Amino acid sequence: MTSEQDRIFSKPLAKVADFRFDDKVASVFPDMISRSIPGYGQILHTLGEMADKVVQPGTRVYDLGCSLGAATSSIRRALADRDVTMVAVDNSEAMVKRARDHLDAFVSPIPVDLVCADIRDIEIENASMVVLNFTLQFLAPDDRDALLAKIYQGMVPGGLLVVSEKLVFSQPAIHQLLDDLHLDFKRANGYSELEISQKRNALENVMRPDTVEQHKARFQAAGFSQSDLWFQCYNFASMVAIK
Ligand SMILES: C[S@@+](CC[C@H](N)C(=O)[O-])C[C@H]1O[C@@H](n2cnc3c(N)ncnc32)[C@H](O)[C@@H]1O
Ligand SMILES: O=C(O)C(=O)C[C@]1(C(=O)O)C=C[C@@H](O)C=C1
Repeated sequence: MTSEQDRIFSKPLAKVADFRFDDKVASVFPDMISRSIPGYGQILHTLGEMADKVVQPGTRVYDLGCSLGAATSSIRRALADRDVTMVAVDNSEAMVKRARDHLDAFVSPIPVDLVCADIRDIEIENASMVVLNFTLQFLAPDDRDALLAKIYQGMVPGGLLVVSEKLVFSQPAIHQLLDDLHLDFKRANGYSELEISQKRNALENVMRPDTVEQHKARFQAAGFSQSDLWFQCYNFASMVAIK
């Protein structure tokens, strides 16, 4: 699928509105996310490799906050013709509309139930893998524990939860260093100072990242017996938790 270049924040805005996953964002999303998240491609690729190892026959795989379905596609490819069903959920109509085309572009016997809904409202059942790839950070902080508890309840023993997130750090000098390195990554990918600062303002009330410690405590409180980081680049990370 082709994607336009992300120039959403390139012109000075009189007032920067809160960031939304609307039609404008959906139309440039592959370009935006790959230029904004260090390791995004590596994480997508590894989701497929993980699925190959953990997905059990006769179960489901959930991709929560699927956007255009990039994680779903990577996992679906890796699973080839395994006896599994996939469920991909996003509450942005603009994303879901486009996700259908992205998913249809790859022929696979694995069915994908693509649902436009809030991940807080859906049922999770018989899951051997659940993915939250840069989604949890957009959920109201008070709703995060309940979502993780619901996911845990809907998973089969040995099931794998993968949570990828932007991170904050409790030690200020570490936070500053890793945040600066991320900003350099964005500059190196062609974003101007104006684009960087306007997007930062737009995300301020919408994206609220946690520390690794908060994530680990949440996994434990939800019931996961084991969890750890498997990837980190600057202030972006991906974690695994096993039921
Ligand atoms: C950064 S994007 C996720 C990227 C995607 N997982 C990928 O790997 O390409 C976050 C997505 O989460 C969705 N989202 C945020 N809150 C949600 C909610 N409460 N229910 C469903 N989807 C949600 C947004 O619409 C957006 O598409
Ligand atoms: O932190 C930033 O500067 C970002 O752009 C991060 C981030 C994310 O983590 O989801 C925010 C919105 C877009 O979905 C792509 C990347």
